[in-house]
Amino acid sequence: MKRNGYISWDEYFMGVALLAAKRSKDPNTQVGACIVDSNNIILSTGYNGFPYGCSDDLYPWEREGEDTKYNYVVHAELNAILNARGKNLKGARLYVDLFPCNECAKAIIQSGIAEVVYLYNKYADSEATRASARMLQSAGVKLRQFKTDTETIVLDFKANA
Ligand SMILES: O=c1ccn([C@H]2C[C@H](O)[C@@H](COP(=O)(O)O)O2)c(=O)[nH]1
Ligand SMILES: [Zn+2]
Repeated sequence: MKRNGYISWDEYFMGVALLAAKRSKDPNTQVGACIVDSNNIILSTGYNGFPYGCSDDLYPWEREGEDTKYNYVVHAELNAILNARGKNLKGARLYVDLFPCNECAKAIIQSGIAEVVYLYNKYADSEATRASARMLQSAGVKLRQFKTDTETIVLDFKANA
């Protein structure tokens, strides 16, 4: 008999997105994304970080001031799309913990992604988020907030030792 307590596809892919976010060096908001095809095969992952060659220790992580992270950070969703290295993303689902901004929405739409599953929308009142939702809706990209009764998934490196 199969065991109980296994995670759903949605929990699995949002879990992968959250795990990817753990790689982010952003001190304020860590974002992770996971792109999946219609057969539930992972096509790509990404997190918010500086471009190749731009050192995490030399570029600014500040939110305010003369030079901020916003000038440099590649967003998690865009990184996931770029990390797919030209794979066909038509009809794919994108799992992301933060609701995508307007720039990511443009890339999501143009890459053919059909559905965005997001965890939270902490900048719901911002212009960027409103523009994003508007574009995604116009382009027919399905938007769904992730829901689960499971609060945590524990990763135990010694589980089978
Ligand atoms: O669509 C998005 C929007 C934002 N991000 C990244 C960009 C930044 O690294 C953080 C946001 O930082 P705050 O300090 O919360 O303003 O999130 C992203 O990856 N995708
Ligand atoms: Zn973005």
